[in-house]
Amino acid sequence: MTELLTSAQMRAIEQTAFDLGAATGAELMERAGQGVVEAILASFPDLEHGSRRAVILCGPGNNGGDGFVVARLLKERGWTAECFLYGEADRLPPDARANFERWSVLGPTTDFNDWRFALRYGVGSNGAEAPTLVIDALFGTGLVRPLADDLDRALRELDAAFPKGTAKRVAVDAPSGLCMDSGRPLVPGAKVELPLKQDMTVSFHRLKLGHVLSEGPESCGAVRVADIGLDQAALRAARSELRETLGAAVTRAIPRAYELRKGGEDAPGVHKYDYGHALVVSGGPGHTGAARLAARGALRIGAGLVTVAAPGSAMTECASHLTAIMLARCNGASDLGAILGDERLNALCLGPGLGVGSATRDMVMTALGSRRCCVLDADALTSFAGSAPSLFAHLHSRVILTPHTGEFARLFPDIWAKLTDPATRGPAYSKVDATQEAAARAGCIVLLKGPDTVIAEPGGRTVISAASYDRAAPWLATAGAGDVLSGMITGLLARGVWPVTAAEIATWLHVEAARRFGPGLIAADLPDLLPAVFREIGV
Ligand SMILES: NC(=O)C1=CN([C@@H]2O[C@H](COP(=O)(O)OP(=O)(O)OC[C@H]3O[C@@H](n4cnc5c(N)ncnc54)[C@H](O)[C@@H]3O)[C@@H](O)[C@H]2O)[C@@H](O)CC1
Ligand SMILES: Nc1ncnc2c1ncn2[C@@H]1O[C@H](COP(=O)(O)OP(=O)(O)O)[C@@H](O)[C@H]1O
Ligand SMILES: [K+]
Repeated sequence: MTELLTSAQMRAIEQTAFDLGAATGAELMERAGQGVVEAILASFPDLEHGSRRAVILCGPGNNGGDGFVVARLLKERGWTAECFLYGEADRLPPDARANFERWSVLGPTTDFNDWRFALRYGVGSNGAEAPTLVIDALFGTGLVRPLADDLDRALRELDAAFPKGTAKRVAVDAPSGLCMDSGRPLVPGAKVELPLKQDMTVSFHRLKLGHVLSEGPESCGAVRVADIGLDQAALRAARSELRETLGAAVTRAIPRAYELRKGGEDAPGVHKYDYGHALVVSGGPGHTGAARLAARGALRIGAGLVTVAAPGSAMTECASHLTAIMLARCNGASDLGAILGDERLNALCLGPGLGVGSATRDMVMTALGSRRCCVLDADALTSFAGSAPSLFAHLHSRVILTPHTGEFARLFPDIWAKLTDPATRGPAYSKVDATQEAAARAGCIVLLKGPDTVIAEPGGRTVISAASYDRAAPWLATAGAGDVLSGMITGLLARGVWPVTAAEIATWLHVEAARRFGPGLIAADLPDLLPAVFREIGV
């Protein structure tokens, strides 16, 4: 249940169900409409005690068909419902058309042009007439181009006529105008906001990538997933093409408590060296805080030993702050090489507070030459701005790059440009596409940070750690939070966790720790929040 599907993957599941006779389009549409109504009543129970008036905006495809089902089901519950159709009824696809016909026996459907007239001069100006529920069933996973000007304008008029808070807004599958593969609004040119932001979006079967990436969360409001009776395991088992299609699906990060456990019945008498030895390389005096944050993250997540390697001039500063963490003198690449002569040092972290320039580049090359597991973050990345290929030539599969968007843009300027150019067609280039392309080019794991952190392995797994909806953690946007994350990943690498899994678990725990603390969080709090999270997830 952790897959985040593309529109094409969702269509493949649906098509397989049709081919195997496991469901008909009409059945799926009925269940989709039911799922929307159930989600509305469960999420907004007060609506049942209000005027119970709904406006349903239906589009020209199956998303519109779902809207007609919702209208009928609300009407059957005693609601007043009015549909507005963008498109021509006789050009609706068959299931949508059938539901339009069923609805037409029960209530009115107003044409889009009349709808705009009503918006301007009628509905909304009279309090008694105002709906308490507005359903957006215009476009779902079928959106491939920007909303036409007249529709965009009408939705903005609707937004003004019923400002958010006056009527609940619920989107069927997708907020119309949002590309469900990227979470980016499709726009004709310059970037603009979606005309209509929702209170809730009800997705079917699984969340789609667009619900969690980029502008998805703020456009969708809350998300609910309605079960429409598709048995994915059975469909996969029956069809090898579907297995292949879904084998490439992006998944959501999960904690995997068993990777975090120490000792236990099958491992009595374990030694600290059984959990590895992480090395974090520090900057000079006045710049050691970032490495110390990372080191503490590495130790708390369970590395057996952690050493900070700092220049001689910063030893006293480090020593006055560190207790369980060890210290080694490291005045540059040649010292680092000597330190790495100790084979027990099995995971390295370079970048936080290290400084930008040739000394950092040299140390990165030494670290990569040792073929250890390695996290490269912050200044270790910025030091290669303008000379990224010289870095890529030395990367290997046990390296994880952890850029924020600024660092990503410095290493992969062309990929960044594709991600930030206006999205004029669907499926739009997404943060998943960008991270996968970067990983393929770099030849190592890339973790692109943000509230929608994407982790991609070259030609392998892609995982999203989403800090949105009920897992929102805006407090993580605080200085040093990224340093702690790189340390946490390094700690798991030291413990021998498979690199992409280490990145996945660490990002999940990072968000969970921040959620536990809430407002007022500073980066230094994060490592000490881990024990409580561990207890809760049964480590
Ligand atoms: N895939 C499934 O298993 C199910 C899908 N259902 C619904 O079907 C939806 C997908 O339906 P469709 O594939 O018909 O697509 P949509 O209803 O999202 O879009 C309709 C059509 O509009 C056209 N279009 C795209 N962008 C446009 C634009 N900017 N302006 C004007 N026309 C545009 C396209 O030709 C598209 O096929 C889902 O989002 C969901 O709501 C549900 O009925 C239940 C099951
Ligand atoms: N709005 C947000 N919600 C959740 N997490 C966020 C948000 N903004 C940033 N983060 C996370 O916070 C961390 C910040 O890291 P980074 O930008 O490297 O900061 P620093 O260099 O100060 O440590 C990253 O893990 C990132 O994913
Ligand atoms: K919609």
